[in-house]
Amino acid sequence: MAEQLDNYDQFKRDQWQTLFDAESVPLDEIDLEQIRSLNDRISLDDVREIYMPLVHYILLKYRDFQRANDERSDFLRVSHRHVPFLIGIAGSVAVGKSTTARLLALLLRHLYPQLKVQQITTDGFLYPNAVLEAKGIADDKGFPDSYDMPRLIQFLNDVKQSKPHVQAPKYSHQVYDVIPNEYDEIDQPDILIVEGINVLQLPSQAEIFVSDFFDFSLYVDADPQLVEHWFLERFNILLNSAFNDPTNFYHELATGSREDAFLYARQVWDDVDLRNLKAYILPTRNRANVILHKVRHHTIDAVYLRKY
Ligand SMILES: Nc1ncnc2c1ncn2[C@@H]1O[C@H](COP(=O)(O)OP(=O)(O)O)[C@@H](O)[C@H]1O
Ligand SMILES: CC(C)(COP(=O)(O)O)[C@@H](O)C(=O)NCCC(=O)O
Repeated sequence: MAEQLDNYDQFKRDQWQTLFDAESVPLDEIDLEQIRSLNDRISLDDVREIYMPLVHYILLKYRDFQRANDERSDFLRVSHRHVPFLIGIAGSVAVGKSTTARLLALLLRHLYPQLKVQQITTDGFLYPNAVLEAKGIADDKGFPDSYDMPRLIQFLNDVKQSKPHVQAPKYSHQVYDVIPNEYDEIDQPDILIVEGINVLQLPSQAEIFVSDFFDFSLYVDADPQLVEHWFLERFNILLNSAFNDPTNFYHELATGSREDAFLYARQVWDDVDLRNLKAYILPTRNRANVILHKVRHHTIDAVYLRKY
């Protein structure tokens, strides 16, 4: 990151990794197969040197949070309540938010099997394509107005109140739309990870923001040119999986000229996702508790911890 962020302590990778004694939980005790099946390109050095200290820091925050909740209940002379701890993960389209969320969930579950850890993406709270078209914002998918914010806020309220069987709508990158009548069920987790480009945004007319529900937040950061590269790599994966599937949104692109398909993808990146990153996503970076800064091959070279 070129600019200095005064309100953050900055740790280069070699400093950060000393903050937790990785030897005390050897990596081979973690099910490496699980990490590989999550994403076989995740660097195990990153898991050991970056994510393990991070998970331990998150656990410190989780314990503080629980203590504060119990103290509040004691002060009010009411019985202790179960309040889920919410973690938000923000960053550009294709920067690796959902991979980071899945990896953190896996490590948390492995290290603390007694905790119920669940995760969702805010993609499911996008308006369906038909609604975006009717509103005249079909080309603004991912922009603040393309999300059903009242529904997302209601969902977060329900989760925080520890209601059972709360439904989160689902989005499919393959169908390129919200899937009707399909839900993830969030059922009184100890920790819920909420990942999405909009999780740290402050829409101007809102009375309450998504980030008001977070007890901890992360921003995954990288040079936009690198993120474009990862976007195109993911696009290529989507094309390959669309080849034999006529129901896939990318089927027609997959069966035509690859050159045309990539021209299309670059245009989408420039006109939609990069525009969104500059206007609405990057300005939220400075609100995260932790910024993970990535360089080539998704390697994390620095971690920023907000001081205040
Ligand atoms: N740590 C990582 N190591 C290797 N590849 C990664 C890593 N994180 C993400 N990727 C790849 O980068 C692309 C975008 O990641 P994804 O998690 O889908 O991003 P987002 O949820 O931010 O849109 C995917 O192809 C994914 O496999
Ligand atoms: C659904 C999304 C808004 C969310 O992105 P994600 O962070 O899940 O990659 C995005 O993938 C998207 O569809 N943007 C619109 C332009 C495009 O990339 O097709």
